[in-house]
Amino acid sequence: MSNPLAPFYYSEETVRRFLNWPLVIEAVESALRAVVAMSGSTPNEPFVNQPVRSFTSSREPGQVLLTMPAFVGNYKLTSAGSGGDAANIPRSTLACKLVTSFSSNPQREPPLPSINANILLFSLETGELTTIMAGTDITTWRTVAASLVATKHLYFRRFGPRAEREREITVAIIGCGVQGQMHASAFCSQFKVKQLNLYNRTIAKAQRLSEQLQQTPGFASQTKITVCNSPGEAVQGSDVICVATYSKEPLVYAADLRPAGCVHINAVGAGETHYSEVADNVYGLAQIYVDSNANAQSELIGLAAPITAELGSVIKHGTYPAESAVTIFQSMGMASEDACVAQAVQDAILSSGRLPNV
Ligand SMILES: NC(=O)C1=CN([C@@H]2O[C@H](COP(=O)(O)OP(=O)(O)OC[C@H]3O[C@@H](n4cnc5c(N)ncnc54)[C@H](OP(=O)(O)O)[C@@H]3O)[C@@H](O)[C@H]2O)C=CC1
Ligand SMILES: O=C([O-])C1=[NH+]CCC1
Repeated sequence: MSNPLAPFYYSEETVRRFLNWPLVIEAVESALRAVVAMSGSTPNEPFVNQPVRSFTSSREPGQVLLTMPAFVGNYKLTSAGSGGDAANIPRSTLACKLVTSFSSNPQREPPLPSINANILLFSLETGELTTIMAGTDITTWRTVAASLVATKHLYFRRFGPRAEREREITVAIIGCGVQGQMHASAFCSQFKVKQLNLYNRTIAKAQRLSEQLQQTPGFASQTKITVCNSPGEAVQGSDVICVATYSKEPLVYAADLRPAGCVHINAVGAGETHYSEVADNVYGLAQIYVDSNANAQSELIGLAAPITAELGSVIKHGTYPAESAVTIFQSMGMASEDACVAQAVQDAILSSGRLPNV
């Protein structure tokens, strides 16, 4: 029978209380693995039906609405207590994220985030809309989680199974907006970052981030932070580079990368195209990994070099790059990531006994 109170609504404030790295990373890794198998490949294996998302332009350039539907079947969430089910029972989720990207929002008074999202969850029995979940923070967390997972499998695992816990790295953050800020704090909390290079077009924002990080309780005291005057300065000597801006011009050039290679780049931002932040000469020498081949076919038209593989296939098969490789994780963002994280958050909320609509 239909629930007369549906759809339930979970606000950004409620969602925020239940977001944590083990929950989000597990859900994102589930989505990345599941997307490798499309519908019907192997019975009982996780799989994803994820039609290409739509982009609807609004009045001005830089204003766009994306509709992102996904069905994720037979996947497991195991983080007992933090979301997911401890019994490890396969589950399925039908969801659609509606997200706007209005790049001039931070210049408004008062400033607003560029990205604003809501995630809709549907009943698998009746197709009814059961839940509307604020999805702005989920979008930030799941995108950062995808970069963390990519860095673990495409960079650290070149050096052995425990390298992500043992190896010290220098990280460059290019763009200190919402994405850049969370990339900076998450990389420092999840990996051993000895040097953090911050660059932002408006330098005051990079300086503010540096101060905030140093004042954060528990911030890794072994991390030295440098605010850089150019993207090239931030990139030089870095092992891992995260670039998340709206720039239509390249910010990361081959001449600035370490000559010996052994570099990993998380290319997160989306200006006019998803690959505008990294120069063609970097794509030309790199191995390029994507979250979804199907999305890449429609969104990475004109990319300067061929795609090596989906990240999920590297996770599944352990086909790690060579130590000296330059790798790029071209992160577009997937509806299936949003679906799995929203499901895990809803599970965590419900198992906490918290009532919806409050
Ligand atoms: N791959 C994915 O899954 C996702 C990707 N994104 C993308 O990530 C990017 C960042 O998003 P978010 O952090 O939320 O946005 P914010 O608006 O919070 O930050 C934007 C950043 O880009 C910088 N920037 C804008 N234009 C330029 C330019 N021409 N040259 C250099 N820097 C520039 C801004 O610098 P300044 O402070 O000087 O203005 C700011 O640091 C966007 O492209 C967004 O679409 C977002 C969500 C998911
Ligand atoms: O996946 C996503 O949510 C987005 N990718 C680019 C803008 C928003």
